Amino acid sequence: MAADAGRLGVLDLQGGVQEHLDHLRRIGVAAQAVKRATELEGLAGLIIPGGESTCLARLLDIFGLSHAISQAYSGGLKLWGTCAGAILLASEITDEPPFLGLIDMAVSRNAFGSQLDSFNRVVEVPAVAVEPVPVTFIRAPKIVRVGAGVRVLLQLDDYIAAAEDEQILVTVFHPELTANLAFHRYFARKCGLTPSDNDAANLDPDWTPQSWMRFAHHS
Ligand SMILES: NC(=O)CC[C@H](N)C(=O)O
Repeated sequence: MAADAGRLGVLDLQGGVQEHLDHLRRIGVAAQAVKRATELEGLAGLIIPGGESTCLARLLDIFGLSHAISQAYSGGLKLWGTCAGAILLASEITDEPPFLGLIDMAVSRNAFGSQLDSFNRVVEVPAVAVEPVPVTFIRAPKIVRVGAGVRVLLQLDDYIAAAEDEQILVTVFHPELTANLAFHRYFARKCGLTPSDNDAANLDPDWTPQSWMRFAHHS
């Protein structure tokens, strides 16, 4: 493996890029934004962020990254798809063709309703964290089926919200929009890295649940 194999990437085409980079910095993991295929070289893992999956799919094709990500995956790259990212990784999408199709699961897009039906919850995810974890759903999909090789990490009501196989983690919610670092640590470990465990030292003192809105336009 390359000398910088201890580095993670965050796909930087659209969506919640900076928030993932910020959380990786807080757990002491080297990370970079990825816009080009060449920037995948030497990465241990790549986060495909939330945003809008149709838009992301078009940009992935335009930037020549769809093929590059699939190739890097075949070469061992770990992947974590959050929300729209999870949609792109699914092998089956209700009423639409799949996109990257790298994990055996079916998703149903916008399954909770409109943007206004977005919500927060606090949940137990024993495989990932000892303490309950806050999770933020923004016009999220539901995972409605997983294949035999896929482990369910979080089942809620009538849907699966987080799952993984050997190489891929998927969450339909956004851990990067909460103050909790458990999922970022979990993915870093899945990639063979050793994240810092020190919450107090790594969370910005001025973080609030609204911090992720700092780029929003206020009129
Ligand atoms: N928060 C998100 O990533 C939303 C996903 C979006 N609704 C889609 O279908 O692509």
